Amino acid sequence: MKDRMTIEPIQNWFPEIERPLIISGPCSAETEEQLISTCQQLAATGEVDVLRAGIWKPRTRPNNFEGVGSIGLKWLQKAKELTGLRTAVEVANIKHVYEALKHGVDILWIGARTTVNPFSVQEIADALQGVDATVLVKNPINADLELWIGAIERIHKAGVRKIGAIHRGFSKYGESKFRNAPQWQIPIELKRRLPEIAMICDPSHICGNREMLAEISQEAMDLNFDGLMIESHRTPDQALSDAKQQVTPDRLAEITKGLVLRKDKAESNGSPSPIDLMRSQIDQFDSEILTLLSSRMEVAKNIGKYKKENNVTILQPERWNQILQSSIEKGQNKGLSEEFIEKYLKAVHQESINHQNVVMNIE
Ligand SMILES: O=C(O)C(=O)C[C@]1(C(=O)O)C=C[C@@H](O)C=C1
Repeated sequence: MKDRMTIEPIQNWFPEIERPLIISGPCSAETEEQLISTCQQLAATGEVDVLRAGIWKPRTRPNNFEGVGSIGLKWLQKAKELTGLRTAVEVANIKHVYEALKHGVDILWIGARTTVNPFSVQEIADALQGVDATVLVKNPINADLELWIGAIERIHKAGVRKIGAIHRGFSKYGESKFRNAPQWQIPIELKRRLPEIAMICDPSHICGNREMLAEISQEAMDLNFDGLMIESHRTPDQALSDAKQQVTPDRLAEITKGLVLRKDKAESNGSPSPIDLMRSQIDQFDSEILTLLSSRMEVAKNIGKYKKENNVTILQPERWNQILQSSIEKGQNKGLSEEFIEKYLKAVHQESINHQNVVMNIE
């Protein structure tokens, strides 16, 4: 019940725009000339619905280019007049909100580093009280769905109804092919909890490079995202921020034109369609798996009783490791990924420990 919000579906925001909503523009506004020419090139492709530009840039470390500030809003406003396209900027505090609204910005977005901080989100929400704004909330940098939903709730409580979420991936430690790991299960769960919310994917920040943008954009479309935010620059290699992940307007258009858009539901002509039959097979398998899991837990409880009588610890690292290793091997031979088997077995093992804990210490 906590999650119930009245959110305006994206189709009503800008009725003339077809799915997917494409937001593009430079990571940062650098000069008037750079911003306007990039925006004009984007408009000329006919592929872009909304122009974006970073005005205030929160960087990981100081002494990097931190954005041109409010002057950039004037340039963006000019780009809007010249192209007839809508505009979007990131806001991180009350001043940003007022300045952006003053300059006719159509969409405000809250960045990942701001979403993590409820004080900052609340400040933005307070500034938006009573304003008919359109706000997109990026996921927090850490993989915390509740924090993401909390930020959306704060904006909603201020009366904003045109709210969307931007998935830009999650920080991770160590080597990975992504700049920010997509962890798709998190936006999928967000959509399950807030079915009306517009979902925009930001492949630029997920990939951190140009090469994977098309693949991640397609993946987002196949997961039924409503739009994409992709950074572009007239000369990406010379960009003052995030050069590696920006593409030229022409490349942006190639990516968007190459997207395969699919229907959100399989059509049914009344009688059970092939997909209905396959879904009942899935239901049957899921029910058998649950029955097997429940039988496995009964055995674990009996082991728990035995351990209690013989004063043996619940955790048996050697046995556990043996189960894990042999199941990974067996599972891989059956076409299941190591990542999945590990996650699945760890959950089963924990459930088994919980049952044994009840048998040994509570019952
Ligand atoms: O083999 C045991 O001792 C069990 O209790 C079973 C089980 C399991 O569920 O697989 C549970 C806990 C142990 O750490 C190892 C394995």
